Amino acid sequence: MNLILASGSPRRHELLTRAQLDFTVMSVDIDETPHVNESPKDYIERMVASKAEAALEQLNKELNKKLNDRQTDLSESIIILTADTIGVLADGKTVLVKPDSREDAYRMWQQMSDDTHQVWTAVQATQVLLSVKPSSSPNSGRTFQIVNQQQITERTDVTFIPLTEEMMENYWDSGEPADKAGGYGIQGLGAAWVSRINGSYTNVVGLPLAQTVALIKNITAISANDKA
Ligand SMILES: Cc1cn([C@H]2C[C@H](O)[C@@H](COP(=O)(O)OP(=O)(O)OP(=O)(O)O)O2)c(=O)[nH]c1=O
Repeated sequence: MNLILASGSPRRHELLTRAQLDFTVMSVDIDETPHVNESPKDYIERMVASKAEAALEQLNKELNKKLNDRQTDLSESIIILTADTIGVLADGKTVLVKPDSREDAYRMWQQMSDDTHQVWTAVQATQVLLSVKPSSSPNSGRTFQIVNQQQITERTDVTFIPLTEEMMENYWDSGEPADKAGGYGIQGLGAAWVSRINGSYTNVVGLPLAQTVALIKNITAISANDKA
């Protein structure tokens, strides 16, 4: 099985390594702005699908280059893994992404202080196959095309202790919050703010590991059955 983790998140790389699977990493860049009134579930499902599309586009560019260079080490079948993590306030509606400033982080933390919020991660496994498009079609030649895709969504409830102004100032100054959904890292200094969690810990860090491994196994089994 050829597995690509299409994610720039060092936490996801580290977590997937712990599953003892062979994989390569590709970084994708997409617009992650939530739509107005978009539900948390719709948002993360859209994000993992967009990340997979961006990865497929990048894969096809690399394929073209390899074909031009007459390289023959081409994989026929690849599974692309994409993930997206958000915080959701107790109202079940307000989505918390990465803070874009100190003020934005304070605004989120004030709403999370002394309360329970949710962390949701969606994971998509996308199977792509090297296919030949007929010469009559506009983009004839060999391209990777999606043959199968599956998503899972996991939710964990996280309770914060009451946060003071001083705690927020110190935490922002540590540099840890900026690249994390909800502006904290449970695996880092943010752990000191968490009094309780209910659900998967790895889900909060960005990749629900047991469920992701099951997803990969499932899509791999389907592709093996398709070939039989
Ligand atoms: C809540 C929480 C989030 N996070 C991280 C996980 C994700 O990396 C990040 C949420 O942003 P994402 O957009 O899900 O991921 P990303 O931009 O880091 O990586 P990519 O899109 O390339 O896959 O927040 C933690 O590391 N610890 C935490 O406790």
